[in-house]
Amino acid sequence: MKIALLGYGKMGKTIEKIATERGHTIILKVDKDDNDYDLSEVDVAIDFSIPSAAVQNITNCFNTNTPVISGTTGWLDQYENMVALCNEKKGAFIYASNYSLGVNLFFELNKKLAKMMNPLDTYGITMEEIHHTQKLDAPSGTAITLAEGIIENSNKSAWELDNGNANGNTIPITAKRIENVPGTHTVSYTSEVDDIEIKHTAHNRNGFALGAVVAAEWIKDKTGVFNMKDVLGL
Ligand SMILES: NC(=O)C1=CN([C@@H]2O[C@H](COP(=O)(O)OP(=O)(O)OC[C@H]3O[C@@H](n4cnc5c(N)ncnc54)[C@H](OP(=O)(O)O)[C@@H]3O)[C@@H](O)[C@H]2O)C=CC1
Ligand SMILES: O=C(O)C1=N[C@H](C(=O)O)C[C@H](O)C1
Repeated sequence: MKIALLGYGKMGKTIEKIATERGHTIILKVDKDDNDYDLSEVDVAIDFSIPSAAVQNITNCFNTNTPVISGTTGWLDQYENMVALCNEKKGAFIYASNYSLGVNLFFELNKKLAKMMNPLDTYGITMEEIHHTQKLDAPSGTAITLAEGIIENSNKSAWELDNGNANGNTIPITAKRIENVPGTHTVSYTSEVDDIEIKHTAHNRNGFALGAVVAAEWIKDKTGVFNMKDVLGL
């Protein structure tokens, strides 16, 4: 498969290594604010860029009929517009806040636990995400997906970045930035008598990158808007 990497930072470089090991060829690398790139020979584009560039990169893919996988976080207020554009252009698109198999299993576990905990009003809920210090967005896209999974399955109405004033209806998310941490997410339920915690710790970026390449292989000849549950059959 001929792949374009839209974003060639930490993730772009890890994806290059894994895609090459799986027999694919990287024929285009874009790493700056330059829209004048040629996607005509590309089978699938993989966007891991920056929040302010993702929408333009994805739009360029739809306009050239190039299937696109996006892992960039921090632009999700535009997601529905991208879905509409993909459908209008009959494109192929996957966005996931986290492409690793482990986190996608964790998403499902989180939803099941939220459903079980919902009637138990003796427990309060908090979330924590920890990432490296170069991360541009907070909370992480993964933390937002986890919070949305809880909201769908409980009487919580929203999430908020923890400012110490959360009321009982919202999920407070603490975002910590520590040198070299690839991504750690914890969901905690706390009562007077005990705590229940579920936690995912990424040891490196290989799981994210492998998931993105598997998603690219999966979407190559498809049309439509999909997610990682479709790819993984969860
Ligand atoms: N969904 C998932 O599984 C995962 C998602 N992510 C997300 O992926 C994104 C990238 O992460 P990461 O690789 O660690 O970040 P990096 O900062 O290492 O890489 C981003 C790269 O994009 C470049 N860039 C800037 N403008 C553009 C543009 N217009 N088009 C293409 N590239 C551009 C940046 O260049 P410059 O530095 O010069 O600005 C930088 O090299 C983040 O949003 C992160 O949250 C990360 C890991 C997993
Ligand atoms: O910026 C990162 O590094 C990561 N970003 C994603 C997110 O915002 O959830 C996924 C992963 O946690 C690493």
